[in-house]
Amino acid sequence: MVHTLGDNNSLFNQFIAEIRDVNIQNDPLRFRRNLERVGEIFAYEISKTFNYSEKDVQTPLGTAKMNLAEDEIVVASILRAGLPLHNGLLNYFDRSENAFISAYRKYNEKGEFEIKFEYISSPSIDGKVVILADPMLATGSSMELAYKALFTKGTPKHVHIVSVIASAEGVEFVKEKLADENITLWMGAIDSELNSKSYIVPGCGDAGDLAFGAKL
Ligand SMILES: O=P(O)(O)OC[C@H]1O[C@H](OP(=O)(O)OP(=O)(O)O)[C@H](O)[C@@H]1O
Ligand SMILES: O=c1cc[nH]c(=O)[nH]1
Ligand SMILES: [Mg+2]
Repeated sequence: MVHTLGDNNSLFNQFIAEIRDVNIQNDPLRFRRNLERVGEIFAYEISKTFNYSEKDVQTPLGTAKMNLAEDEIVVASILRAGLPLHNGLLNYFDRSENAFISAYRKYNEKGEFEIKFEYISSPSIDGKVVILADPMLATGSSMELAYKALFTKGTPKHVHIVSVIASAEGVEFVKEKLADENITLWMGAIDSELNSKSYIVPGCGDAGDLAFGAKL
């Protein structure tokens, strides 16, 4: 299933607009904070899919019966651009475990690239709800690679894939590659185009560079 949160009118789209806006995104602190805020909203929406059970909570004046989430959560993200989004998710899933995966575009002199995987740090994901986040889903190759890397760490109950801006092609790629998997896609916005360098158009540019600066 694919949920596109930006399809509904809400404050969420103000944050996405600022992430895209060339006159606002040049403030890296605001860019990171907007990714974090979007992560917080994704966390809230995804939490509606969890399993809940009734618990007694002692107040100073009595006992409140509260439905509280039971699932064990692992927040996983793809370095580097995934970090501010990861923080936003973690602001709400404050007791979750965490995983980090490095997958990046390695360009050659001709401007062609391949995805390099170098590192994964993850707890066991057996029986847990995994939230796998990366702000950009362009071709979908980084996400597929990260997903497969995570599965060396166990079999999760469910995987929620979160991206702030996706291309229609990237969404189709992930749906096709992970067709038999137990996944839900949570997208902020889905843009129609990928350019010749596999950047999303209109997109927002290079999310990792905007958050953390250009790399060599
Ligand atoms: O869907 P894909 O075609 O795989 O592209 C999306 C990936 O590209 C970007 O990472 P990048 O390689 O720029 O690394 P960075 O986060 O360090 O900037 C982005 O953050 C995704 O991880
Ligand atoms: O549009 C894109 C594609 C890949 N990575 C980005 O940061 N932006
Ligand atoms: Mg980048």
